[in-house]
Amino acid sequence: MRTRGFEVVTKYKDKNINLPQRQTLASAGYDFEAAEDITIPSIWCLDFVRIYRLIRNGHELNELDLERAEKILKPILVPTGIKAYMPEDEVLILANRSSNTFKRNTALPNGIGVIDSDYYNNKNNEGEIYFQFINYGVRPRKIKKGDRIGQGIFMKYLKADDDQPVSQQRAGGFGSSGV
Ligand SMILES: O=c1ccn([C@H]2C[C@H](O)[C@@H](COP(=O)(O)OP(=O)(O)OP(=O)(O)O)O2)c(=O)[nH]1
Ligand SMILES: [Mg+2]
Repeated sequence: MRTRGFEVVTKYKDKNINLPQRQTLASAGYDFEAAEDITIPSIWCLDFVRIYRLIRNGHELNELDLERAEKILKPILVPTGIKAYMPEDEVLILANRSSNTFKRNTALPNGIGVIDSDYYNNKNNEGEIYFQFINYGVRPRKIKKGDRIGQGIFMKYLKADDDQPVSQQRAGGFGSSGV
């Protein structure tokens, strides 16, 4: 019987994607690999330093600089080529690897990622899992396909009394349920 686990999404079939694995007998997290080579640029580009100085010196930013800063600070989505299935009352929590911050200045700006069970094969896509990263260090972070980028932990979640979901069905992720 299949209860919970991982599958490769169609786009990455035959692309040598490894399913997430735990490293040791008592590791809580399944380590995910990057599905592609990808570079996460440092936020500290010249434009950002200039904008940072403007803010520090008490200037109000014009719309163009606000947009530039927002673009620089937008997290990079790293594809995993993986989707996860699990019972409805479970969730897969994505967490950073401590070495990403300790050695490589790369954080998950969303703190943790929440992978809902209804993200798997939802009505708009297959439910590929992405890790969002921000590089607050000064070097570009070069990720190679197959590098272990983060981990996923399966957990049970609880429901409140008189719980009423707003909608029955999920249609995507990353803001699909509204603003
Ligand atoms: O780091 C993440 C976080 C989320 N997701 C996917 C799976 C999750 O089920 C879906 C929605 O995530 P969440 O509920 O955290 O985001 P939201 O902004 O509320 O989007 P939505 O309105 O689609 O629920 O996006 C990822 O692939 N990686
Ligand atoms: Mg949501």
